[in-house]
Amino acid sequence: MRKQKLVLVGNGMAGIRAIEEILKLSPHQFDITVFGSEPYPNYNRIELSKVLQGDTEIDDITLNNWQWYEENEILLYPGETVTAIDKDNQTVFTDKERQVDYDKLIIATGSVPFMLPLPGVDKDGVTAFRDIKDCEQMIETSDQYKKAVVIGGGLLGLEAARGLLNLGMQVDVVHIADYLMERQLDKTAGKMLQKELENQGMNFLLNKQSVKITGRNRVKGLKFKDGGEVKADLVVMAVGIKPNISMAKESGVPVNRGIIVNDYLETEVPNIFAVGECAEHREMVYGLVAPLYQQAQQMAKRICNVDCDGYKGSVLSTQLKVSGVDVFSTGKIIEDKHTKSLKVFDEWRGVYQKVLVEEGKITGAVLYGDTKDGNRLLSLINKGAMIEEYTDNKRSEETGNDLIASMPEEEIICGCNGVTKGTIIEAINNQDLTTVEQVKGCTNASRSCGGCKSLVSDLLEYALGDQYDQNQKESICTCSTLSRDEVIEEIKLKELTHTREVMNVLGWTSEEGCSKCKPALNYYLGMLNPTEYKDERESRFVNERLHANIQNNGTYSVVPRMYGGVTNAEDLRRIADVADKYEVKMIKVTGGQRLDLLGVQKGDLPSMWSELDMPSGSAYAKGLRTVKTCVGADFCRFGTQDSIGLGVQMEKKFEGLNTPHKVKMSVSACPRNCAEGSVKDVGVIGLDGEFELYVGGNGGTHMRKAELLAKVKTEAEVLNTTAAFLQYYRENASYLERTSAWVERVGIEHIQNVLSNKKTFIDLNQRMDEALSVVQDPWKEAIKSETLLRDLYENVKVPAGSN
Ligand SMILES: Cc1cc2nc3c(=O)[nH]c(=O)nc-3n(C[C@H](O)[C@H](O)[C@H](O)COP(=O)(O)OP(=O)(O)OC[C@H]3O[C@@H](n4cnc5c(N)ncnc54)[C@H](O)[C@@H]3O)c2cc1C
Ligand SMILES: NC(=O)c1ccc[n+]([C@@H]2O[C@H](COP(=O)([O-])OP(=O)(O)OC[C@H]3O[C@@H](n4cnc5c(N)ncnc54)[C@H](O)[C@@H]3O)[C@@H](O)[C@H]2O)c1
Ligand code: SF4
Ligand code: FES
Repeated sequence: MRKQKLVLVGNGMAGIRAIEEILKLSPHQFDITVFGSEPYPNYNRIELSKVLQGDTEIDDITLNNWQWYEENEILLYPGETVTAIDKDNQTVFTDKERQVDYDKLIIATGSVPFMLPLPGVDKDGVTAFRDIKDCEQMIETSDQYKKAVVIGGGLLGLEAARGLLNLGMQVDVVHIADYLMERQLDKTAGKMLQKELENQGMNFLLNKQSVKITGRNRVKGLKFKDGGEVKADLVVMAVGIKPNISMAKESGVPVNRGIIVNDYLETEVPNIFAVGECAEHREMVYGLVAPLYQQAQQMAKRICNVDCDGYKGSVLSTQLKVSGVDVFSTGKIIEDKHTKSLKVFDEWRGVYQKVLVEEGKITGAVLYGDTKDGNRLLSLINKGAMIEEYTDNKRSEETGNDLIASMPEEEIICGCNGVTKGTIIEAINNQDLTTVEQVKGCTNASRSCGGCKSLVSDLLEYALGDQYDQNQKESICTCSTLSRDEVIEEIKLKELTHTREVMNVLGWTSEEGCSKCKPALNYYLGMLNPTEYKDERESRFVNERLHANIQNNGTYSVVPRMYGGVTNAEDLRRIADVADKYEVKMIKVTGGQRLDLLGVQKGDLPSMWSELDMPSGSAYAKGLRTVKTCVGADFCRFGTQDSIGLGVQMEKKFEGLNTPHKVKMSVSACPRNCAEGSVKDVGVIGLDGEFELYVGGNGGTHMRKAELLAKVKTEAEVLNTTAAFLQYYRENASYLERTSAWVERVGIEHIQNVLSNKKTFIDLNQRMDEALSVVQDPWKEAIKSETLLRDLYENVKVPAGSN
């Protein structure tokens, strides 16, 4: 039977949750195509606040990685926007001139941030806080500038302000109302919150209406209606959001504030559904994930023809994600003539709790300082409970096991994902779960804002008793309870030789493993036994499998190796000829001093490599990328060493090496450091008669200055010390851990101590030589293999990739 074509517009949190639900209900019913304007796989937008606050990294907030799309045979077009729907012919059109037919269409285009239409809003340094790009812009700005102004004292504005403080900026929060978070709190809680945030270093300007952003090209300040003004190097607008409905509206799908849907998330147009922040249900639009996930679940059932009650609307609850502040609100928050309230105000402990009651039933709550009762109140409101059910059973003093024991089975533990105590306990018991990560994998609890993590941990302790290790090691992924170190020990001890064997012997909960453990195990096995192990190509991320980076339009890039950034006329001529022949869209000089041929079709890759006849630059690899060099002693009047010669030697020695994450190196011939060694994994600086070796630098989102590892006299010592350092990193870092994070974690003194032991140093070098002895050029290997050419470059369906 022909599969039905399901198209999703919007690769965000609600849309992809709906796809997950559909795959659970009916894994083979649809051919699924997803369009997403952002050039990433689906990520946890909520955690952008944590990225800004420095608690996590952009690389770690992916919810469904490229491999997930591939494994589920989902055709993803990242960085591609749907511009119109032809609802009569059931077709969508995109900004890349693509046209795709559908049997069912889901619109999940989310929201756009509301930007106040102030004069000067288009100046440099004015941003919203909605996506990865905004987050990166704020982090970059904080490197150069000091003074930030956040407009909007709501959830988003306060979380942004906390992040900017953590990034070392001074922060003013400009708010239009006379107290903070007036949409979620009452005045008492709002004022308590303000006091706490002032103690943390925020400055508030309340009752302020902004009228103008000043400055020439870049923002300099913000003016108010009352004549006042503040200085600003960065202005962040966090004054609310608007459903993103323009494309739907222009295509004739009926809209009001959002795209109008019924209880089954159907629009008025046959076969078109809408879900998430762009949808309007019973005159409500939502801006939190909990209701959107409830919608996604009901819509998935409808699409898969499974009986369902439909979506009936949601009671909202919010929590602010700022450390040191406990604030919760749900349902109705302000008293009126129909309500009575139950209040506790303990100024000494900084606790305020208000529960609103209407005709004996609980209808809302605001909690500050002690929010333990939050989820319980939400559950009580949801079931229409009378106030006595709450007051007869107060549990403010209970903590840990007592608190968990007193909770009824149906109490919600994870508000974002609607997961109850009963569901979690059942999963722990039936599936032998022992870690928070595993509970997350099985039930979704703690997968969104993470606010319920400590409760999930309490539940594990309650269910497992002494068996539960609170300071639990981080397991390699949700398929196993073993940590990275334990897995490596077991591989050595039991002499395991391939990923499937590891999974079988070590009792993986999933037969196939997942996209987190598969590439990690493949790396560890290759690292432990380089000469015997046969690399499992299918376990690698798709860019590494194809030896080319996928771009946001589904084409690929080709980067040939140019040792030390040096090229010659003959190579350049060949590159130019190949670029002409294959109609390369752009040739770009990269930051690593080589040429990137962009816009290549997958089927053209092997013949281009063959005609270029140059080694792969491994621009896609978890391995050595480049060795950047300065011009050095031969040409520069400051140069003291042959930086180019040494850089070429280093690149020739380490090319093709597999490492836990990408490795970038550089060599400069004097302390002016033109090759930027301070932000490289290994940065060599030539001095008169010696070299300094710096390690653990990073110039990306999480900037880290490299630290001095050693001073050595000769080029041979540079090569051996680099080899010992890299081998030690290969053997001890977790897969996907950059040297910057690893050096930070283990400490430079520790690495210096290890390398100072002569025997260890020699052994590390020997093991490195062994690893390098089996390196082959991947492009040449691919061109020679008929199977690879057929399987990888013609038959692969999914245009998805990973860096
Ligand atoms: C910093 C921050 C913190 C947050 N914290 C919380 C929190 O703690 N708790 C909570 O519940 N919620 C929080 N939220 C809100 C939550 O992230 C959103 O409610 C949720 O992401 C909305 O999901 P969605 O799928 O509707 O929209 P989105 O996640 O925005 O996804 C929509 C996607 O569609 C894409 N798109 C739009 N138009 C097109 C088109 N024409 N073609 C192709 N693609 C298109 C967009 O680029 C976007 O990637 C937070 C939001 C932010 C920004
Ligand atoms: N922890 C969380 O749950 C969380 C965190 C971040 C974002 N979000 C969600 O993201 C979305 C956006 O958040 P938000 O805080 O921008 O929206 P919001 O609507 O909740 O708050 C916007 C705030 O900006 C203020 N404001 C409006 N106009 C203003 C002006 N001209 N000058 C100064 N202040 C002004 C409003 O009074 C309001 O308090 C919301 O849906 C929110 O729920 C949730
Ligand atoms: S690092 Fe020193 S030697 Fe190298 S180019 Fe710069 S100034 Fe010249
Ligand atoms: S409450 Fe947000 S992830 Fe559980």
